[in-house]
Amino acid sequence: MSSIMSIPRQIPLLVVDEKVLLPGSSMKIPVTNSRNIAMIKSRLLNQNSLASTIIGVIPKEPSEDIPGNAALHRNGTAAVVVQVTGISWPQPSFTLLVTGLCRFRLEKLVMEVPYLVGVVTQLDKLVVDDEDDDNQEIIDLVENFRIEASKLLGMLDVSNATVARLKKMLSSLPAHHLADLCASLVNASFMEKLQVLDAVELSKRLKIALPLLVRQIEGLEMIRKSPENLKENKFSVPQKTKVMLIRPQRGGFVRNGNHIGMPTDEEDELQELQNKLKAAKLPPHAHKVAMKELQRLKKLAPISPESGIIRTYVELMADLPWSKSSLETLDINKARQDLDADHYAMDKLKRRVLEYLAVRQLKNSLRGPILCFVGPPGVGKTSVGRSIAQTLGREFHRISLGGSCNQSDIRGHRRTYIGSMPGRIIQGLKTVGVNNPVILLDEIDKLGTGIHGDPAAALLEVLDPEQNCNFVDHYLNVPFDLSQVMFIATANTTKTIPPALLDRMELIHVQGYTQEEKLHIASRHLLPKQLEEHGLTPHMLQLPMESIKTLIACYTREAGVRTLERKLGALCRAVAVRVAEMNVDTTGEHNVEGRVVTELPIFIDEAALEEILGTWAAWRCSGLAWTAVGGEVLLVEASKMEGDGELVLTGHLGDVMKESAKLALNWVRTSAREVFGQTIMAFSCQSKCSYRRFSCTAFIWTRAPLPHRHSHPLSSRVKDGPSAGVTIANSSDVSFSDRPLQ
Ligand SMILES: Nc1ncnc2c1ncn2[C@@H]1O[C@H](COP(=O)(O)OP(=O)(O)OP(=O)(O)O)[C@@H](O)[C@H]1O
Repeated sequence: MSSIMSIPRQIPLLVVDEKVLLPGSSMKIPVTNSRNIAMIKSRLLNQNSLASTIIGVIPKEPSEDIPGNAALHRNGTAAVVVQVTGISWPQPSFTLLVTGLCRFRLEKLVMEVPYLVGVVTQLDKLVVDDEDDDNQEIIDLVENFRIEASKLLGMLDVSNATVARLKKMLSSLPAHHLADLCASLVNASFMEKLQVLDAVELSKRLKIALPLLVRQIEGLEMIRKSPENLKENKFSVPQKTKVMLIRPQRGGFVRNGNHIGMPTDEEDELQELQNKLKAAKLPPHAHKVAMKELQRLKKLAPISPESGIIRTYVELMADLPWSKSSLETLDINKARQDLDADHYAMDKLKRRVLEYLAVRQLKNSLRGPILCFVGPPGVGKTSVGRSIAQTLGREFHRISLGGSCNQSDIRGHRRTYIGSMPGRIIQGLKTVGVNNPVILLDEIDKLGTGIHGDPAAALLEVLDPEQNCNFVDHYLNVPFDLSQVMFIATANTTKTIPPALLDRMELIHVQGYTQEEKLHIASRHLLPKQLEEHGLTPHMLQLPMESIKTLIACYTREAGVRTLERKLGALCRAVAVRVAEMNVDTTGEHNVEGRVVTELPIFIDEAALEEILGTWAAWRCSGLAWTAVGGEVLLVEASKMEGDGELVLTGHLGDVMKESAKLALNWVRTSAREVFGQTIMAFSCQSKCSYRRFSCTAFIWTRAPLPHRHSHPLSSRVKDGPSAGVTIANSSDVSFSDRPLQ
């Protein structure tokens, strides 16, 4: 019966290095390459379930110097993905278990980014017909092949699921699959397997695979006959005919009741895993579970899907810092000095942190409140958290909760899920490798809720000192003691934090900085930091106080200092280019020929500021806008443009704002002739809000070239308020009269 089943014409491609998947065989493929990961995420993983997609597994050509697409081998194997295991955070890394279906030839690539998709021609049938009985040569070849295959299978360990299955099916297996399956079982080089893959014709494939089979049998026989030689390492085989046991009986061959021969890689790994578990000093309840899983793993065939899941679990258990802590050095005087050295101002916050640490020093217990720093962006909340960890000599780990709307982000997935992984707390502990780090829960106010549970509810348990000594991550499924972890949270506003969570934390408000404070922060902290990051020294760049003042007043509008730091970075980059052109040595005083460089240091005066950062618009008018973090300066800017006499307001404007815009237009129109001597016929407005740069506009158009304004405070939020009208009117006035506003 001939098969009408076929694979799709276009399939996503998984590019593999040094591996060849043959039809009918299964293989575990570790994936770390970004294109392959993109393919897995978009084609295979969908809402925690495995989408049934046929993928093409295509090996890379061995010659690495061939660039681009030419590096792909011309033939590959279409495969179904049986299982995906792995983690997607902090670094995405997956392992696919795939089963080969049939050969294909890659005709062309139709997509390369974010992952490869190719047009392919199927070379094998998916359901193979009965063997071609007419051709005597093939009949003989197949006969011979079956005899050798049965000899080989007789020598292998039947507890291996693939071997046992193959043994059972050997007589009924179609010849097409027989050659591929046996070739995938024996130890062959990458090039040899590529040859099998390229052998589309059955007779050719059998002729290539048979010698590999025979070689494997001979190798195994040699090991059997001379175990002593092997034991004493006298047995050596040339590289080309090197034999590796394909999982003979576990622990080597049994002779006279003694285990002899080489342990397989698999056994080495399991032994290593067991030693690792021992060294991790798990508490008794966790040790019991881990050992039980390890025993199950030992019984499973390495290629079975369950084996991958259990192995990842046991490895995580062995990697977690159950009893490993960093040595805490708590000296309140040193803590004060460190906090002062790292951060200017923030007196209230520093005082409270020191009080907290002092209690820790006296009581040696972490059962205090969880500190939550609340304030506008860029005021140093996160960096204070890092300083606390540094001063305590603890590891620091930051978990960004912004946008997290799934309970499993905190608590992990149950292991029954495909692609399940532990929650971010457990992953964080694995990353830092100690059980007493400082964990910063960043942007706790941006937690969301979705259909997969409330992450805030999961955090309640984490942050409760009474409960977190028995924190159960769904993936781990055994309690982990979080009581030594020091949790600190940060938020921009308390309004969106659920009351129960708010109740667990002590809020410390961090206000925005004054101009004077920003001046000190810029000169003492931010500039030295940026100079160092850009490989510059004060001998190369000098930024006078006056320039810093201008930078703060004219180029930044924010409560914190993040934009200020960015602007300083921009200045450093511009100077770095000039310095690099001068070929100076590291001191910045001489160039590479030893000549004194007189052009340095480069002084950044106001003119240089303007040259590097651009002109700051003197015709911008400021209004005030309300935001969740206490308010924002609303910049309205005007420019002249053509119009058609119609008033158009766009964006999410409230009624009062619309009315203000209309009034502003009317005012400009009525006063135009008397103030500017001409009739105003076009008008539009634009504003920029430094807190969040969203494009939301209010346009007002009329007929002639006239001031044009544009306003965009927070998009998707209704913007309202009468003061905007004054700002709009002022701004158009400024633009039209070309007089800067004071
Ligand atoms: N008082 C200060 N002294 C020295 N540097 C500061 C001070 N405040 C902020 N900074 C610096 O400003 C930068 C931004 O700070 P950080 O990332 O900690 O802000 P944040 O308050 O956590 O912001 P967000 O709410 O957006 O996360 C950091 O480089 C930090 O070192």
